[in-house]
Amino acid sequence: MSVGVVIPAAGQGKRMGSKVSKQFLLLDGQPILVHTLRLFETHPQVDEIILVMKKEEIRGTEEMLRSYGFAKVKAIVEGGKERQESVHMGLQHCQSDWILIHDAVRPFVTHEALDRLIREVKVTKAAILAVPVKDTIKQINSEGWVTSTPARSELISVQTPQGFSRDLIVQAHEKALEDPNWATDDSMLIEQIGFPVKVVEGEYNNIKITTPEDLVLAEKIWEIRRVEV
Ligand SMILES: Nc1ccn([C@@H]2O[C@H](COP(=O)(O)OP(=O)(O)OP(=O)(O)O)[C@@H](O)[C@H]2O)c(=O)n1
Ligand SMILES: C[C@](O)(CO)[C@H](O)COP(=O)(O)O
Repeated sequence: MSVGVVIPAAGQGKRMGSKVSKQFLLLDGQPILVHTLRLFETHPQVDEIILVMKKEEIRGTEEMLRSYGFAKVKAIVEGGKERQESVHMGLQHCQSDWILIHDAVRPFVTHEALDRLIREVKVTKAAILAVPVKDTIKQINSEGWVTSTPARSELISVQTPQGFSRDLIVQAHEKALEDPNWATDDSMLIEQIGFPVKVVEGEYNNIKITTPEDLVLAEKIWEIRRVEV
């Protein structure tokens, strides 16, 4: 049974505010996207990678990736305006039995975490990486007043990859097209069709590079990793 990875990389990077799309910003001298792809290229259980990009970035990315020789990147396809649309496009090109969906801008997930996730998804059909939240989380209303404080012991911070059986995630994405609200992660779509999602231990270092501070943090995480190896 094969494992494929869909990597949405078609975002605008508005919160990063850089001229260059944030997946092309450099981390230790190489584009963030290259670090992310290498994680999956070198994982023994991954068979194929589908990359989703903005139309105008596809040609340049193909040329860039040629020099890295990533043999598992089977297609680079055009994304949509929303992350959910980009993932949906990618899913149409991924034929694997098990599909992991991973943000292009999370370059630090480890092979150990991938092993845990793949093991669990093959049992449960829907599994996500997550870590317990460290802060107290409040719910607020549109006027900025606190409305409640959910118990922290019941809250997690969700990461990617998220893994699913192909049939299940395709069905969930198709169904979600009927809903006018965009989901901020893929497991939400699984919840919406009433299927249980299993949580697998993630890693605090598996950050999503979203704002300029995250880039500084990413360089630090990279340095620490280099010392540990
Ligand atoms: N229409 C979109 C929006 C997002 N993504 C991808 O989804 C991942 C997570 O999204 P996020 O970090 O929010 O990236 P952006 O949407 O680019 O950021 P912003 O919201 O600040 O514009 C990124 O790899 C991003 O490229 C995508 O493929 N297509
Ligand atoms: C999918 C995700 O990375 C899980 O944390 C996240 O929800 C994506 O968030 P975005 O900032 O809305 O793209």
